[in-house]
Amino acid sequence: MSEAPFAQVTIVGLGLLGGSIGHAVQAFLPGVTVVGYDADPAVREQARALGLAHRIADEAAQAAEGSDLVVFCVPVGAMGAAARAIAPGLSMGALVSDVGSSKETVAAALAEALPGHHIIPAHPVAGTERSGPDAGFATLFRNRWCIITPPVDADPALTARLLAFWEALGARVETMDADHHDKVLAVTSHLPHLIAYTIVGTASDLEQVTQSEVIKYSAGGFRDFTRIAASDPTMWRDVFLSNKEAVLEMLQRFTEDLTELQKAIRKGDGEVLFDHFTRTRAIRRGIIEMGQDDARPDFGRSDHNGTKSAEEE
Ligand SMILES: NC(=O)c1ccc[n+]([C@@H]2O[C@H](COP(=O)([O-])OP(=O)(O)OC[C@H]3O[C@@H](n4cnc5c(N)ncnc54)[C@H](O)[C@@H]3O)[C@@H](O)[C@H]2O)c1
Ligand SMILES: O=C(O)C(=O)C[C@]1(C(=O)O)C=C[C@@H](O)C=C1
Repeated sequence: MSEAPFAQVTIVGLGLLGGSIGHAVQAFLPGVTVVGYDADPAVREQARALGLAHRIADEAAQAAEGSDLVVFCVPVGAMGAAARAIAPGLSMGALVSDVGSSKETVAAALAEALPGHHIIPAHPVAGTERSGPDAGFATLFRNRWCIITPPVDADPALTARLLAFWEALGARVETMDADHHDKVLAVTSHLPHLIAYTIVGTASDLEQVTQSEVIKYSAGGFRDFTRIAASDPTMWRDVFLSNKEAVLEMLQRFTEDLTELQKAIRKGDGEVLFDHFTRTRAIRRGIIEMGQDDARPDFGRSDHNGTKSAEEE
């Protein structure tokens, strides 16, 4: 598709994801108009100062007027309310999408709020532990997967346009059922966040280890956990509540596997431990071979807004 897939895009929620889409559309789809809206007036002010969109609306319904794509980038628990606020300005021909980290409950919330509209949910599997409008950058989606979950009655032409939109922002696109998405992401993203939140909390609660020791000796593995555990509390509260069944299923399996390793340590069974660690090392190597070792491809190497740093030139 050589022409831009949409003429005007509205982004609702101007934090990390919404801000990154705003930067990316301006950098990689230069003919497309970007309109932004956020429920928080302070975020709207910041978004204006950062140039996240060509225009930032102060009223939700005004933000959707004239747009042929509206992307909801709010916490998954706020999708329904955000969609209801936009509804009066939304044209029946516009495509409605989102970037929520869970898909079944978001699809249901959007369908309930916007009956009769074209809705095709999506999830760019790209992010960082940061949030807010100043966390966004244009290259967030480069070489990352974006999973599109079209409902069975979705218009294939609209699905193709959404796919072209994400490809233009640099993403690799895959389509799958919302239900399957939620199971896969429960194990690859949601459970790891739960584990990170747990271990950082456990370490800081230990009586034998002081807070200053936790900070001082966190150069290795623990430091990686603290990065993930710094992720936005609202976003992650909503993810766990919205993807409850799949997360609980994966948590059950994880607990069983952890018990096996616990047994091996207690029994001094080095073979079980060695075999397990050998298998997981191979998975890590596979991720790196696929060019997927860091969710932030250019982090620390450019200004992330589409222009290259001197080092990258
Ligand atoms: N952070 C990540 O790594 C990541 C990655 C992929 C997808 N996501 C998903 O993207 C979405 C946004 O996450 P984020 O990290 O950009 O969060 P964020 O906290 O950086 O931004 C969310 C913004 O939404 C606004 N908002 C909240 N309720 C609203 C409403 N009713 N109407 C309008 N604006 C509203 C907030 O004021 C805030 O500015 C979430 O659904 C999340 O699950 C996040
Ligand atoms: O890199 C990170 O910090 C992330 O947590 C990004 C991450 C992930 O788990 O991979 C987080 C939530 C998303 O919905 C997609 C991406």
